[in-house]
Amino acid sequence: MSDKYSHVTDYIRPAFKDQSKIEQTVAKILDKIKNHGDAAVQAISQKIDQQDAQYIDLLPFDEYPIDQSLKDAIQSAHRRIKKFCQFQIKDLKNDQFSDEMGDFGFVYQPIEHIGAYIPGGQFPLISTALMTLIPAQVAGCPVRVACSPSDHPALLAAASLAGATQFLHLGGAQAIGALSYGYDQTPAVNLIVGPGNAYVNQAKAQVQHRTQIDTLAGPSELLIYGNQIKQPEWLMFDALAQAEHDANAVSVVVSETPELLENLYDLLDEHPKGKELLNNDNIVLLLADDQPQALAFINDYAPEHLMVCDESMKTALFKNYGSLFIGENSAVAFGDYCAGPNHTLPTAGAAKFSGGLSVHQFLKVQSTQKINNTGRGVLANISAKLAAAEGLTYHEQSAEIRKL
Ligand SMILES: NC(=O)c1ccc[n+]([C@@H]2O[C@H](COP(=O)([O-])OP(=O)(O)OC[C@H]3O[C@@H](n4cnc5c(N)ncnc54)[C@H](O)[C@@H]3O)[C@@H](O)[C@H]2O)c1
Ligand SMILES: [Zn+2]
Repeated sequence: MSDKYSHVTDYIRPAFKDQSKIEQTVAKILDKIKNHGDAAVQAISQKIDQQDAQYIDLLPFDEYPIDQSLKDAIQSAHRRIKKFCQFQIKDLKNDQFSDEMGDFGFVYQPIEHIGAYIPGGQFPLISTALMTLIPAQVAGCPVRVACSPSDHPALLAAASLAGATQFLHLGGAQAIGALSYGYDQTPAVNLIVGPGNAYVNQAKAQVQHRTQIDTLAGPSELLIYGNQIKQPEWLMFDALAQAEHDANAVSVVVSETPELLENLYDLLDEHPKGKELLNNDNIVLLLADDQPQALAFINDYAPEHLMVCDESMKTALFKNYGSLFIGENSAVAFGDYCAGPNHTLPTAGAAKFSGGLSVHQFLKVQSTQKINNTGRGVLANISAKLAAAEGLTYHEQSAEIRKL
């Protein structure tokens, strides 16, 4: 085996290393907020980020003092993300059927209070303001609280354009705690969405018993699968791009072609950042013996972003990924900003049970029933029998009393 790559069977994803220190730190932060409320939020924000937790009044988008070309880019991204959101729910409609027992249906109802976390510790993620707030607005959620440790004017402008109804300048696990327990003028929200670093992600995991979350969207991941690559340099930058998000971010390349891995290694090794990321295992090159072994590894790894550059591989065979990028044109960076589909995606294997953020997550599906006189008679007989068998006396009587 070359020292330029490892074998898929030897690789362990770093997120599965011990997280207990972060878990404890976050548990303490959330506990303080639960017990001491707003004062704790302020004290923790001061201690960790040396900043006051405070509301920022959003201006109309056009009034932000940012470059016109950046404004245009934000607006173009906004249009594409909104178009995809509207497409996602174009066939969703409330519906009901009637039979001899009555009318039965379901309705989609937007969640009333939502919180959108917009990362800003290392980089102000302007794009995340769009990705989290646009679907909430398209879903029709009336209260949309944006929360970020960044007050970068372009991030504020994006939050304004995407329809935040309130902006709280606050980051980290304490922001998730403030959204979940409520803070000052912000009532406890019912749903928290948005990505974040290991602390933010852990806080979302820990408030799940009281607040719905979108998905565990932690430090970024990319898995590139390919064998006959036309533009290795493009892929090198894709690997660099996702690995630059965070010290815990990982880009993995899987191939059955040793020459391709060696070629990519050499390209990365000549690049100063590439060399550093290779040395720190933020970029990892992995060899598989054959296609079935590569596929088994990828499905088990369940990457956040999966980029497939191999036309001989049927994409339907991939079962677990947050978002799929097909072919070398499909840069993950396009998905990060403006292709349209959401960039808030499951990491650390959460793609096994969850997709990325979508408009659907801002909606509840509620059911309705209106029983007619015939239904009353028939359903009373069935219900009374079942209630009697369960020993639930008043359920039985509630049914019995309605018998015809
Ligand atoms: N999965 C996805 O969909 C997705 C999308 C975009 C970004 N991301 C990830 O979002 C993350 C953004 O991270 P970030 O750090 O730039 O911003 P962030 O806003 O997520 O986190 C910054 C906050 O972390 C807290 N923090 C930092 N160090 C701490 C410590 N030692 N103890 C307690 N709290 C601490 C601070 O309060 C700070 O405000 C990256 O990991 C990136 O990969 C994920
Ligand atoms: Zn990215």
